[in-house]
Amino acid sequence: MGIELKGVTKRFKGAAALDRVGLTLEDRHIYGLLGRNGAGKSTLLNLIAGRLLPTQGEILVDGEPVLENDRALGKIYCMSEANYFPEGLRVREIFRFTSEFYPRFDLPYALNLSEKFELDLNAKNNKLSTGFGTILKIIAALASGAPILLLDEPVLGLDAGNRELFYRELIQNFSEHPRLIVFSTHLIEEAAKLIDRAVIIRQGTLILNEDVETLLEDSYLIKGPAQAADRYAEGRTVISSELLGGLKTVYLRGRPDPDAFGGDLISEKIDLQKLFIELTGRRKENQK
Ligand SMILES: Nc1ncnc2c1ncn2[C@@H]1O[C@H](COP(=O)(O)OP(=O)(O)OP(=O)(O)O)[C@@H](O)[C@H]1O
Repeated sequence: MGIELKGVTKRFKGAAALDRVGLTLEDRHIYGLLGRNGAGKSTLLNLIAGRLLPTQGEILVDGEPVLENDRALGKIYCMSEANYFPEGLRVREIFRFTSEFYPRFDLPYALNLSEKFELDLNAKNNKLSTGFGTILKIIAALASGAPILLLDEPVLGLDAGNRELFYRELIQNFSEHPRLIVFSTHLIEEAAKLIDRAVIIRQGTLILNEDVETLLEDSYLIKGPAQAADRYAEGRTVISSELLGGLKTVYLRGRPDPDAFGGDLISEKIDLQKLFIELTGRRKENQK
């Protein structure tokens, strides 16, 4: 059960926004879809949701092709920055509108969330502030009852308090109704607390799809004199490195081997945000 992308390429006027992506997303996991600006995250989510056609490749939902397949598409709720609600409808009317497409829409839950986020049920959706516009979309997604939630930058424009509330509600929702949730975000430190899998895209190419805990256990840095660091790094899986003065930092996959430190090196763990930066490219002038 889940989503499968097979050799998916999407070109816009010749330029590949996604290039031969093969990816499996399994049910009952929360995926963080990470990538720098323009990496292809929204394109990926829109392809899965059937809003874009792949130039090449195939997308399956629970084993069925998603294209023009109402049954497969009906399993997916995709929240994106673009507003797909009819203009001028009030919040409570949006909930009714959503329930027409998602028969398992949970209205009492949507009303309860609206109260928690202090969203005015009588406000017209096109008159909402950026943050409340996002809140409306989040609530419609969480209450949709869809077994697959695709959330494209769901915290865009939310203040810190509302982001915390959203993360809490998302975890609560997931623990009561485990499903497949994929959300893209640039706030990696915050996302690290709730995602269990990380998918990283770099310039249209999938570079990683891993369990976050394993990924962090299996990555580290070593720091020390350049020569000692280079000697240690030889033959190991290096993600990246940087040189500052005579001090070299090398980011690696695997487990540290203190026996090989030679007294000159120290090792440290890496957090998800740092790892993301090293995997997706730092400024060129600092690379060595
Ligand atoms: N409709 C479109 N027409 C032409 N090019 C597009 C279109 N949509 C996306 N692109 C291009 O595809 C690439 C990937 O864009 P996409 O929006 O998927 O990236 P993203 O990872 O979501 O970026 P961000 O984090 O900045 O939102 C970019 O180069 C973008 O300019």
